[in-house]
Amino acid sequence: MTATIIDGKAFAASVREKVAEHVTRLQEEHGITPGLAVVLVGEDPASQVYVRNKGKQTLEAGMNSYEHKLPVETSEADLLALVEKLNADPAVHGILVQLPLPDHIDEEKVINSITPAKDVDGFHILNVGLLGTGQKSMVPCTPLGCLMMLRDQLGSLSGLNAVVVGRSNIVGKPMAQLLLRDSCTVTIAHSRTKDLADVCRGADILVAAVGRPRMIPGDWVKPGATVIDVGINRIDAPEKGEGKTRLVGDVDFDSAKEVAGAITPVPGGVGPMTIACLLANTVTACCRANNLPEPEGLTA
Ligand SMILES: NC(=O)C1=CN([C@@H]2O[C@H](COP(=O)(O)OP(=O)(O)OC[C@H]3O[C@@H](n4cnc5c(N)ncnc54)[C@H](OP(=O)(O)O)[C@@H]3O)[C@@H](O)[C@H]2O)C=CC1
Ligand SMILES: Nc1nc(=O)c2c([nH]1)NC[C@@H]1CN(c3ccc(C(=O)N[C@@H](CCC(=O)O)C(=O)O)cc3)C=[N+]21
Repeated sequence: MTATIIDGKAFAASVREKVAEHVTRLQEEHGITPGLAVVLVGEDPASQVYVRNKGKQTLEAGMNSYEHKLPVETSEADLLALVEKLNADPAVHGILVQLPLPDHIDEEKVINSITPAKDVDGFHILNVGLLGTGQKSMVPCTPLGCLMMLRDQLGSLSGLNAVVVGRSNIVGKPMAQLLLRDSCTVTIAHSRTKDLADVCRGADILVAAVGRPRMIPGDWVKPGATVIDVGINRIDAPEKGEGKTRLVGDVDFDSAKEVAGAITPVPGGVGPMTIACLLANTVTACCRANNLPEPEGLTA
């Protein structure tokens, strides 16, 4: 059997279309334009690409985009001052500080200085706690995008065995919370997990968020399982020419697609959904800030 390839790129385009419709309605009926501020400290080339894509897609959806590119030597105090300014700016409904930050800056301190209602990444401790207790919160974009694809693929997730490989605060843990909320039986695996292959083989839903190129082979995948590959790993691609690189996931796509029921590719899977969900969260934050009904189909 060959798996259904989940087209994250097309799904993301449909989410962005819904976002754009809501934006038009907010403008026409209420004269409000949602605004997203993205802060990038330093010049990591991969981060610059994401920031550029986010800015472009924000504008395409009819929203305002405010980009703040700060030099790598920016002090923590200056970054905190910028966040305070954005917190107070009524034109800014969402704030994203691109991670990782340079070593001399305390990431937790910066994230927790963002007004929770504008924390479109959902990384603030208040949003983490709200999600963990099943209350309304901002939901992290990558897990939200994964959940949307899983629900679209499977309908109800209730009772399914879900294995999340990776326990980071930005992907693994919030992904597990969302799956638990949808009544999956959730296992969180990590670098100390014993018999990872066997753990993965029990998964009806397998989410890989590790950051190791193609570490999960097809024979770790339960036949018919739905596989969500969050990993974005750049590897050498001499076949494309000298010095060329390409992106691969944490799952060995070629072998896994022969076993899985459905699988996301890299690129073109989770990545585009992450950006689409960032735009969706910005619209949600804007509606909440203005006491307007939340957009349907764009929240978890
Ligand atoms: N598509 C998208 O939109 C996004 C993609 N990503 C990508 O997802 C991947 C994960 O990102 P992130 O969560 O930030 O990564 P982190 O490095 O923060 O976390 C990686 C996790 O993988 C676990 N791990 C490492 N090695 C192994 C192993 N051999 N076996 C089992 N588990 C292991 C670690 O375990 P331990 O805790 O024990 O160390 C850790 O929990 C990266 O490739 C990243 O680029 C990230 C964000 C968004
Ligand atoms: N505060 C914060 N929030 C984040 O959400 C965040 C972050 N920091 N730091 C970095 C990671 C990574 N991330 C990605 C988003 C989109 C793609 C994406 O669109 N990928 C394309 C490919 C892009 C390419 O070709 O380079 C794809 O998979 O098809 C990838 C990775 C968000 N992150």
